[in-house]
Amino acid sequence: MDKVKVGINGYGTIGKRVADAVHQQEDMELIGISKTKPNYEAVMAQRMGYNVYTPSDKTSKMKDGGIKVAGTVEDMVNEADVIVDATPKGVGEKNKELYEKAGVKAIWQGGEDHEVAGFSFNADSNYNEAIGRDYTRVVSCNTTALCRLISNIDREYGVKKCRVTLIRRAADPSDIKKGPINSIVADPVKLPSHHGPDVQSVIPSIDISTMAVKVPNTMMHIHTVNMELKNDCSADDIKNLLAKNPRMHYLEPGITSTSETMELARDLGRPRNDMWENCIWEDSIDFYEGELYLLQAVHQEADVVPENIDAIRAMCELEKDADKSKSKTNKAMGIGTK
Ligand SMILES: NC(=O)C1=CN([C@@H]2O[C@H](COP(=O)(O)OP(=O)(O)OC[C@H]3O[C@@H](n4cnc5c(N)ncnc54)[C@H](O)[C@@H]3O)[C@@H](O)[C@H]2O)C=CC1
Ligand SMILES: O=C(OP(=O)(O)O)[C@H](O)COP(=O)(O)O
Repeated sequence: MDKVKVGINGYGTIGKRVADAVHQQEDMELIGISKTKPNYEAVMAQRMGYNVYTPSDKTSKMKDGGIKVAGTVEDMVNEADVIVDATPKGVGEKNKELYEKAGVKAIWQGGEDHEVAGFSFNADSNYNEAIGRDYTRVVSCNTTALCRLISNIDREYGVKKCRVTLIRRAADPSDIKKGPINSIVADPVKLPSHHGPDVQSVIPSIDISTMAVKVPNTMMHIHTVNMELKNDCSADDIKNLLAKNPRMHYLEPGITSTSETMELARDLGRPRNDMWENCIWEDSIDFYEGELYLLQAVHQEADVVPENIDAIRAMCELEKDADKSKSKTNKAMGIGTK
């Protein structure tokens, strides 16, 4: 079978990671990435050997900045079978017309509304529903981690109700524009945060409420999760269940923080210190008055990356079996190898 041609529109935090992951897959060909500025990321893409495309009005600026331009974003879109749009929140929506005109499949990220694609995706939750689709949205990093966790537990024991509090990192490590720098911000103030409805956009049957605050930190989000289950089980049953999924990682002994988790990623020699898995404190898994409790950390820059790869495989009908797609993605990226 011919490799599926993938273009990445928007080469920032998410785009550069998805580009590398696509490049690692045997059944996909990275035809190029788009950059709007001739900055260090454009230089690095070029050094990686990736074709660099740019919006037509930026061509001279890119060339003046020493970047060899492969063509315009329109050229990339016309050449691709599927575009992964990883432009900033709100920009992706504006690109839809371009993709429609070119008749190319497209994947948006969690910053866009569900309606942009009309279908929201998580590989553990609804892979089969993505098969053959033209448009898909990979839900946000927090929602991805919640969908993984909830789907796995729901399939085995039935989830009656979830209550989740999210402590959200305010900005990414490379982000010099966002705050807060000396505050904890209720974001949003009102119930629910977007994460609960976003989980329901992937798993409509789940009863879930979420509240979230942003903290002055760039290293990972933390979720305090509380669930009522339909069927009886023990903390050990949940521990054994989650241990079977390579996209769940029990944190090593002595780790009590996100900073130590990022240090672990460095010790593991992960590319860009990426932790693609839900990072769960095994000892936090417990029952109180019949309800399940646990704590997990989410590496915001990383966990959606394998989901984008599985979404490509489903949409392009490269693999009809969800487990086989996830295994291929995990193996190529080194997920679950510790
Ligand atoms: N950073 C994170 O923690 C996560 C982000 N997301 C979502 O992923 C999407 C992308 O976010 P990030 O990667 O963080 O953004 P980013 O700001 O790091 O990267 C976006 C890139 O797109 C470029 N760009 C801007 N306008 C463009 C245009 N018209 N055409 C082509 N490229 C353009 C920017 O120059 C930048 O390189 C958003 O929807 C966000 O909500 C999802 C999960 C986690
Ligand atoms: O998708 C994310 O978080 P979210 O699930 O809280 O929306 C990413 O961390 C990006 O969030 P940002 O829009 O605060 O940079």
